[in-house]
Amino acid sequence: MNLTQLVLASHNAGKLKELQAMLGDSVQLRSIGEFSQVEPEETGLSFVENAILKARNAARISGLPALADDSGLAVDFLGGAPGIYSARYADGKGDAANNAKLLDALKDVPDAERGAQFVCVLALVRHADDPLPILCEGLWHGRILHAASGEHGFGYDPLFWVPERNVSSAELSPADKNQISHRARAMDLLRQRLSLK
Ligand SMILES: O=c1nc[nH]c2c1ncn2[C@H]1C[C@H](O)[C@@H](COP(=O)(O)OP(=O)(O)OP(=O)(O)O)O1
Ligand SMILES: [Mg+2]
Repeated sequence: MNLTQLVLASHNAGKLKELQAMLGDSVQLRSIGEFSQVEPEETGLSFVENAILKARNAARISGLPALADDSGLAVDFLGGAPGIYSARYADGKGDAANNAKLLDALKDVPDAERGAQFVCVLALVRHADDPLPILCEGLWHGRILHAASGEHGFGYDPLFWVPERNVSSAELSPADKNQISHRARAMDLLRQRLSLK
């Protein structure tokens, strides 16, 4: 597989930055935004289904092999919600509204019941109709804070407490987050599968 150039099937600039930093110079990630501004509807019922759907769509539009990242936050107290609906939790009103809704849903919930996991599924297809997508999953365990803290990262990072570092994930430097995050774990597996580095 010629992987010097891949299209990233994502309109999320935070993901592009993190994934490109993890891959280094050996693989150039091009954003699907160069080819189309239309975002596919994420109709799957799982991270895997949505990742495959986004990867196929990007490969079809770009003619390049495509990598997709479907990710989100699964909160124990909420039975795994918002899960695959994390980006749409506050009806498309964006990260700040999503975070406010999550804080509200966990109002008065004690620390011991605020466990959560970030989930990342990476899907790589060689072409739009690839019958054998490569799938890699990463989880990151933490807990939901009572208030936002930190300026780095994106999405739910300011609300995600990282027990192994005693900070929120938005307080981690980008380099540190990229060593230990759900996305880093999935990317480690993908690198192994592709025999990169
Ligand atoms: O490291 C992370 N740090 C904080 N928040 C995160 C992270 N990783 C995923 N998330 C949140 C953001 C969004 O609310 C949802 C992903 O939704 P997801 O559909 O996969 O991505 P998206 O719509 O932002 O971009 P796209 O689908 O074009 O790749 O989970
Ligand atoms: Mg999305």
